[in-house]
Order: sequence, then structure tokens, then C-alpha cells
Amino acid sequence: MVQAKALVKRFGEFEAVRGIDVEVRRGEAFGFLGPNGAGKSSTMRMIASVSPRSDGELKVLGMDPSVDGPRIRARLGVVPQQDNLDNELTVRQNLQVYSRYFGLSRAAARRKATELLEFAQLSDRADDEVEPLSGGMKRRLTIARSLVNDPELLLLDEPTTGLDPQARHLLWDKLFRLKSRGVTLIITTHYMDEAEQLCDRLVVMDGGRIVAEGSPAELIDRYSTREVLELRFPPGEAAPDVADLAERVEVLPDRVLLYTGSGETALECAHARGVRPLSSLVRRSTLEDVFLRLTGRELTE
Ligand SMILES: Nc1ncnc2c1ncn2[C@@H]1O[C@H](COP(=O)(O)OP(=O)(O)OP(=O)(O)O)[C@@H](O)[C@H]1O
Repeated sequence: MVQAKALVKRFGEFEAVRGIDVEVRRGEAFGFLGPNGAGKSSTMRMIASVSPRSDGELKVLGMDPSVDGPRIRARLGVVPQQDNLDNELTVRQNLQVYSRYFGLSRAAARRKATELLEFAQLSDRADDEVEPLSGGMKRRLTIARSLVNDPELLLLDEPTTGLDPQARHLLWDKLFRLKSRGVTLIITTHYMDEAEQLCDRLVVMDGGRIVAEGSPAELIDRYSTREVLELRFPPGEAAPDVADLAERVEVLPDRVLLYTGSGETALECAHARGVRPLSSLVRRSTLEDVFLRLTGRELTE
């Protein structure tokens, strides 16, 4: 669906995307995971064929965006980072007007709106204005609107940023449904749980480069250990030397992470040598740990 080779995006002298190789296959959910400024949105905008590449090669749906932009855009759905719904129209009108841009007849646009309102669980708000809707509802409406042209490929830029956990789960459920219908999804996110939940494969981006790629499970296997023991100490207190209790230890400002096969065993050993943390937690490894390993920084500030 998408092939990028040595893809570059420059803004003046600044390289936001610094020569990335990506291949997205039909039917998969593919993720770009990285912190703010990693180059995810710039990459998405090139794939969406609304921002020209500065260098390298890019094919979307087998076509070159610099030649076939309109034909590509006709077959894509795009959910931008910021909702850009029309606040002066009702929920239903937002869908109908957008359908008309894609050339649907008035009757077809009405049918499509009804179908998408149901999909987005917004049928009972169809005649309400957009402004009073919750953040989650607005996101669902933006996704519904991106589907008016039955896209084969849906691009979602940070789909759940700013939403509460319940709204996020509802949105993920909608995205799973689209995927099960065969829609290819490309998602940018800085939430590792979102990437783990949704993505079959992903690339981890940092500073305009891809620093790792694989399925969430592969990345965790490759770059982390099965379990992590988190120890918290009072602010300002020096972390004790526990380096020999784990395969790897990361000292963060507010806690110490011990990467190990068994967190419980590491905790027992720490207790035995008199280490007294404020609190301790054994958890499984996540993509956050992968990111920390790869960059020495945390994913979410
Ligand atoms: N139009 C622009 N002009 C100049 N610099 C830009 C422009 N758009 C993005 N950048 C810069 O390019 C870098 C990558 O930005 P980009 O938005 O692609 O990152 P991101 O990973 O999507 O992060 P975010 O989550 O903040 O959107 C940033 O340093 C940003 O300031």
C-alpha cells in the first residue's frame, strides 16, 4: 500500500524526516511510534499526498504522490491530529457535505451518513451541532467523515491524544472493526499502549529516523526483558547500587528500573541487601521500555 525508500522531508535547512524506508502491506495496521517532533506527522502528510517529499522515493497505492496526488487522495481517508469539523453544521450535515465533495449524489450522501452515524454510535446526536459533543464523539465523527469515500487506506494522526481511557477504548474498537473489514490503517502515536493494542507492525521514530521496526512483541523481545521491577525512592535520595541485580538498570529522575527475567526475585534480592524503596512494582515490559533502551529517553514527557 505504501513504499518509501530513503524518504526525506526538509523545512528549509532542517530535516524533519531523514531518509526512512517503510513498507506498509495491505490489510495491516501499521504504526509510527515516537515522541513529539520525531517526524511522524511530516511522514503522514507525505503519504497523504498533501506535502511534497524533499528527496527519496514514495509510492502510495502504487502511485507517485507528486504525479497522482488527486487519484491517491480519492482513495484515502485522513484523520488529522486536530479535528477540523465544521462547527456550523450538524453532525449529519458534516458527513453529508463531505460526501458531496467526493461526488456522491444527494441520496447516496444521505444513506452514507446514516450508515456512518451508526458505525460511530452517533445516530442519536445526528441533528445536534458539533460544538457541544465530547472530545471522543468529535473524534468518532472525524473518523466517520474520513470513511465517506470507502477508503482502502486510512491515515490516523494521533487518533486518541487528549481522550479519556473510556473514549480511547471505544475508538480502538472502531479501528479494529475497520481493520477486520480489510481497511489498511496507518497510525501515528506517542502512546505505547495504543501501538501495542492496535499495530501489527510498527516503526519507532526518533529525530527523523527509524530506530527500530517489528511487531510490538518482536520489539519487546529484542530490546527488553520479560519483566521490569520499578523501584521508587524519596525525591532527592540517591538511588542505591542495584546494577548487579538485573540484566540492565535504568535510573530515571523519579524511579529505578531493573530489567530482569523475574522481577520478584530481583525485589527479594534488593530487600535482602537492605534496599528500602518507597514503593515497588513488578510489571511486564512494554514498548516504552523499548524506546528507553533505544534512545535513553522516555517516550512521553
Ligand atoms: N511546516 C513546518 N515548518 C518547519 N518545521 C516544521 C514544519 N512542520 C514540522 N516541522 C518540524 O519538523 C519536526 C518534526 O515534526 P512532526 O510534526 O513531523 O513531528 P511528530 O513526530 O509528528 O510530532 P508531533 O507529535 O508533535 O506532531 C519538528 O521539529 C517540527 O518542529
